[in-house]
Amino acid sequence: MPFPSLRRCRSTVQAPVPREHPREHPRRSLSDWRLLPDIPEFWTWKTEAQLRLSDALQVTTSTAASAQPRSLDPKSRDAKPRLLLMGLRRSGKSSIASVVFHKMPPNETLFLESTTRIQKDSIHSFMDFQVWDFPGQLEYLEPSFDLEDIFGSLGALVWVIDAQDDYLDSVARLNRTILTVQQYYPGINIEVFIHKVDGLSEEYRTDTFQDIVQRISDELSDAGYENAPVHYYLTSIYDYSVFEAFSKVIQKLIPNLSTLENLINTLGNNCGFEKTYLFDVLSKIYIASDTRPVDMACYEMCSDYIDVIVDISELYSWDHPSRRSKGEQIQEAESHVVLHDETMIHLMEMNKYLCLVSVIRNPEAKEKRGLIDMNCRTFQDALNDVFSRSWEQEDHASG
Ligand SMILES: Nc1nc2c(ncn2[C@@H]2O[C@H](COP(=O)(O)OP(=O)(O)OP(=O)(O)O)[C@@H](O)[C@H]2O)c(=O)[nH]1
Repeated sequence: MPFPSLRRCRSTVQAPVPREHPREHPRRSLSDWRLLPDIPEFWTWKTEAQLRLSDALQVTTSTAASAQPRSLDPKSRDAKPRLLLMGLRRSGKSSIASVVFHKMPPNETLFLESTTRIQKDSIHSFMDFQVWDFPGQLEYLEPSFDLEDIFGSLGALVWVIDAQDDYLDSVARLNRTILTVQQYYPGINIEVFIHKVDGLSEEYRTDTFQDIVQRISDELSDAGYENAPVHYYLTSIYDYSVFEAFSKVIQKLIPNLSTLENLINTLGNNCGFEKTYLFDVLSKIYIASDTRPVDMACYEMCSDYIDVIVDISELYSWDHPSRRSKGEQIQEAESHVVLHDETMIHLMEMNKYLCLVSVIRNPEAKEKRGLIDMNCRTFQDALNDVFSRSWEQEDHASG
């Protein structure tokens, strides 16, 4: 399924939206608005960003065999980072993959059949990666399975535990898996989704979370594996928690994440953005954001706004055969909406896969749209440089 592009859509929507935001935020004064320097500092810094990217790639290449996930080797075309979705039967693995990567409405997952073979899904986006959905009953630790085949290009192992069910078996199996796999792949990222928490009360949710964390860490340390790199998330397909959790998982696979965060911080500080997310348009996973704390309500609002713009652009944008562009035109989608409390959401498409969505809580932002757009374009150039796949260009040139 192709990624929807927001191309040729430009909209300026001004509508009252009946969503109250829970927090009050300090407003920035006009003097705080600054233009990102076109030259020379920003571009010097951009060059640094490129350098840091290539450094990161070199580091991951040279240490691929040791602590780093081997999948990040950019030279190997087949070694796309692999996310393994594992867990017991009916824990919700296929539902997560379908909702996050195939936009399946959560209710339709009720009709998903049990997986009988490993489902391999290649995701082509800002970064190519694979999602492998394992059948719950598969005994992959048996000698008949080649561990290298399964865990060789591992980006992360996502273990899904059904929190509405008895989870002791699942915890025991996870521990067995960790202890086996970490002998060969010590740097492995283990991400535990304590899933289906929508059916649990707030109190029971916290108790379940603590109990699972305790059991896993106790068993692992009893087996002599201290400080295992295991991360826990409370998830459900019925809200945004699973997208948030996947965002965190994917972000760990991006070697140049700190560069992206620095760029977004600089942009946000210069434009008075309260929060900025760099989203993958199709999955609505955010691959980076500024380093201010994540506010779920803000994240949901930005994520919903992408849906609105994608829907509008799919409905109304098309390639008109006889239309000629007059001179240079900006091809990417841009849009903003001002809400009833003067909060502005600003969206700008960055490239085929990514869009930048920012929240600005300043009534003067409307007057500064030109400046904001210009700064976002400067950021876009820097971003596309960071993501320009120099190793592919080299291959292309030499081939
Ligand atoms: N309440 C609730 N139900 C969920 C959630 N995620 C998945 N389910 C349900 O759990 C059931 C099993 O989901 P699947 O995705 O098929 O589970 P699986 O782990 O892929 O199962 P196997 O293929 O047998 O290994 C389905 O009926 C889903 O609708 C969730 O977040 N909350």
